[in-house]
Amino acid sequence: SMAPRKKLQGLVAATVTPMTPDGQINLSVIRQYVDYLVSKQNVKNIFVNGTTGEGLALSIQERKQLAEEWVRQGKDKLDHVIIHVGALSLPGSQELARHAAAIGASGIAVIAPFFFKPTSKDELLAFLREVASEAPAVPFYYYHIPPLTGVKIRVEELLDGIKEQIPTFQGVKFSDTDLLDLAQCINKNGGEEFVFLYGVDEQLLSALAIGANGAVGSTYNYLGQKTNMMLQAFAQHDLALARKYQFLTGEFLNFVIKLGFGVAQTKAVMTFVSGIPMGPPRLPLVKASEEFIAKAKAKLDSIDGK
Ligand SMILES: CC(=O)N[C@@H]([C@@H](O)[C@H](O)[C@H](O)CO)[C@@H](O)CC(=O)C(=O)O
Repeated sequence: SMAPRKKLQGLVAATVTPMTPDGQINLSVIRQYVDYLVSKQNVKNIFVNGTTGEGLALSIQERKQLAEEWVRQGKDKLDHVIIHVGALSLPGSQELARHAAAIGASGIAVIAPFFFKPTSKDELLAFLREVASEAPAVPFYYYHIPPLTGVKIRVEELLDGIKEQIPTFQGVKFSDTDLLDLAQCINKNGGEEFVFLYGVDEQLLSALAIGANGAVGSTYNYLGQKTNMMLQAFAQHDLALARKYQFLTGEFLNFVIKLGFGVAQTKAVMTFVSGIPMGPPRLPLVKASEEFIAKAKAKLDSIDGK
């Protein structure tokens, strides 16, 4: 297994799921994808089958195959391979958690179930606990993404006493703009035990300022190098330089968000940046337009080298 030598920190790429033109998962390019992340973006951690990976649009079987291939190809090349195992059904999620443990994943993450939703901290915690306990030796992360799940239970509240319920609890992937909630989490639990990975790429610098340990996001697939420069500048207390990089990546994101930006568009951007064919997204998502691709490419070229 790839039991991590060090705590998760820095950048984590939320990988897209490569697909063939006819919409099957395409395992054959994952090796190349890993090499690209390490050599071109200097990103050595990945988050598999999450939002960007269309995890909730894949079958359980596909999710297992993908997890296996990412772990296999990441061996000796990546530091952390986190597998998202959240699902609408508890048994589905548990099955994925057991599988991730068996293949040697370095961590698992779970979103709140979002069809029947937990309405209180205790309900959410009970669900998470029942998944985490299926992988009792694997670090567990809660994946907080209220804009997509609609589950708005504050993380500050969730974390209160969580270690007693979930001994493997390791941290939070925080994909929300509520920086007060994040700050309170860090204020109460940061420093020593838990890690906080921020998930709104366009405002990562603000999260670093209040103590986030790193970030998980879609843009680290192709803006990893620039974002690493930002992290480095921040670590050296050069705020002006850190801002320069946040503004640069923000310039690109602000531009594409106005055009309509989601997983389909990320797959298209990754295809032209990496040269690896990521294929179309799966329905209900539809592939990015040629017009989007041309505009995004021109914009990215214009910030490149800056
Ligand atoms: C809603 C959404 O997809 N958010 C992304 C961000 O990386 C996002 O793409 C980026 O901030 C651009 O808006 C991540 O938080 C999601 C993520 O890490 C994942 O794929 O699991």
